[in-house]
Amino acid sequence: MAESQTPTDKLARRGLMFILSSPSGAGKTTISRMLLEAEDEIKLSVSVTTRPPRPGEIDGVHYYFVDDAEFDRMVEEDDFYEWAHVFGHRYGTPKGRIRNALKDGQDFLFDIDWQGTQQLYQKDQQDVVRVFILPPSIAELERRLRSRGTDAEEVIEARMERARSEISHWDAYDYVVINEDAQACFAKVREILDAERMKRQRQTGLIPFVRELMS
Ligand SMILES: Nc1nc2c(ncn2[C@@H]2O[C@H](COP(=O)(O)OP(=O)(O)O)[C@@H](O)[C@H]2O)c(=O)[nH]1
Ligand SMILES: Nc1ncnc2c1ncn2[C@@H]1O[C@H](COP(=O)(O)OP(=O)(O)O)[C@@H](O)[C@H]1O
Repeated sequence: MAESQTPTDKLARRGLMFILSSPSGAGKTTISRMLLEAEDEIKLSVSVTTRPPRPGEIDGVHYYFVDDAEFDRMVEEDDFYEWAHVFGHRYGTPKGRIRNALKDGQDFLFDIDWQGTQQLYQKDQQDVVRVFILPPSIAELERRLRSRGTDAEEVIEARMERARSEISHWDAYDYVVINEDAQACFAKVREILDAERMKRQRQTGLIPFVRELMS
């Protein structure tokens, strides 16, 4: 290859909106963190929430924590791509600079529920990849929620109550992965990301590259 040509592993491509959803406690935060640690080329879309921080959660890193008045103001000013009520609090995806960054090939990871997934998909089908994580069993889901130790008993009960209705949305996703062993689940999620990055429609750099091959 001539030196002036772009290396083939650096061909331009559109970024993707990689959504991980699951019933609470199935492990999407765990898998998201593993993915963000392993992959330099994907950024977390940090959501805005009215829920109080859990121990160890940092404002601006895990969520932007705001009060109801601030959330109202952001809704009025059309600052959200989407937002939804979950467990008595509100959660939203701020618009930020996602659209322009996608064009530059930046991938974004979204840890959002099925309502947000639906809204993002309606707005931007070509860039969205939807992955749903299931627990290996309901008993294991409950064990994980308890072992996390972050929620009061009534919150755990509410999350278990809601788990079945969240699971019922599994068929609105492109991929479904069962999180039995976290490492194995992470490896599968990473394979999905790798394959989606290679989709022809996303590889905008292929057009000049193939033209050159055929000339
Ligand atoms: N629609 C929407 N859902 C969100 C957003 N951020 C977080 N969520 C969802 O809100 C739910 C509750 O999140 P959280 O309080 O962190 O508890 P978790 O279920 O243990 O992750 C999860 O299903 C998240 O995926 C957002 O910006 N939009
Ligand atoms: N494959 C797994 N095996 C055992 N425990 C897990 C696994 N994945 C996640 N956990 C644990 O289960 C709890 C809930 O996981 P978390 O990632 O917070 O779920 P979510 O974000 O879906 O609510 C955490 O304590 C986490 O360490």
